[in-house]
Amino acid sequence: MSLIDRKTTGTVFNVQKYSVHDGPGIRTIVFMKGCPLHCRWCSNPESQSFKPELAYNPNKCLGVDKCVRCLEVCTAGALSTTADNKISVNRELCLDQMHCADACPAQALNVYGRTMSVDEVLKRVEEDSIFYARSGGGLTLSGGEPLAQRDFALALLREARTRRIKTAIETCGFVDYETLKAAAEYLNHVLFDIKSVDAEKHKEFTGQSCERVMENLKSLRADFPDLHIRVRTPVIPGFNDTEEDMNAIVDFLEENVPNVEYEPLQYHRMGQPKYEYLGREYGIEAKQLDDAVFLKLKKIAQDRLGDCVK
Ligand SMILES: C[S@@+](CC[C@H](N)C(=O)[O-])C[C@H]1O[C@@H](n2cnc3c(N)ncnc32)[C@H](O)[C@@H]1O
Ligand code: SF4
Ligand code: SF4
Repeated sequence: MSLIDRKTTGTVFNVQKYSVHDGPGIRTIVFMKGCPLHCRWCSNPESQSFKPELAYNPNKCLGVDKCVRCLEVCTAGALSTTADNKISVNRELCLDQMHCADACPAQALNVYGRTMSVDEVLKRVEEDSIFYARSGGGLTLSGGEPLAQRDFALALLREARTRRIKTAIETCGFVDYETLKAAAEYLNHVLFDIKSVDAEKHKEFTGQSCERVMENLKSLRADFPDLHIRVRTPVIPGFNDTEEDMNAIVDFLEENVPNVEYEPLQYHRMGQPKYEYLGREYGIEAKQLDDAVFLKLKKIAQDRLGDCVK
């Protein structure tokens, strides 16, 4: 079993070390490609497609008066020059060969996503074992939706368990329950998003309804009463930033997963530049969420859920 696991491969777009936000202690986060949701505010737009993607950052480009290497290697005519000396990518013509990214001397062209084996990932994760032991940290699978690459995610978690590395996952909960249950056998911590309990709004802003997410959280709590679960809600302007939204989420938690840890997350736009690099538009107009609004909603949760709110 273990030998097969170690050779299993998947698509990863980042391995981030020394994180202290996504689970206890010092952690290494493995960001996996592919997501069944398309949240309009997603801070990781490069995670949503399952395939590797080409990104172009004009700020790093040397300019076509100095360098034309990418234009020379592109055989599909997907690259052209712009009036301001930069290049433009026509993604409809791109053949996904990514030769241009290999040729670019300035890393203005990059590929989000590469194939990695379980062995390769865990080798990187194990480099920091000493920090995990001291801090109570370990490996966190994130993305994208890590469980959307089912076999790879399960193999990573199983192999981490074999190597005595503590495991966590960040999940949107929109997965089939059997996969979530199989993963839970190898997990120490689950960070589980409840983005909204309003099915229509959830569908409008993420592309999918929330019923399955809510059912999965209930089943996970019932089947694994000792598993550490923290529910999180990103508070997004125009989507779930009213008292009514927060009260509806808290009603659901009180009724179905009493005493679960709960953390509202402040909206941020740190992912915005990556939308531009991918030639996509950011999906939320508001530049920020007022601190006062966020604190008011967090206080509603605290008044009702007490110390469970983190
Ligand atoms: C990028 S997601 C990946 C894991 C999983 N797909 C999910 O949604 O939970 C990790 C966390 O970032 C949060 N997040 C994503 N975009 C955000 C934004 N613009 N502002 C605040 N939190 C955000 C998500 O709600 C989630 O809790
Ligand atoms: S190869 Fe890189 S630096 Fe050169 S023109 Fe293309 S994107 Fe710009
Ligand atoms: S579920 Fe998570 S990764 Fe997927 S689009 Fe939403 S925030 Fe991004």
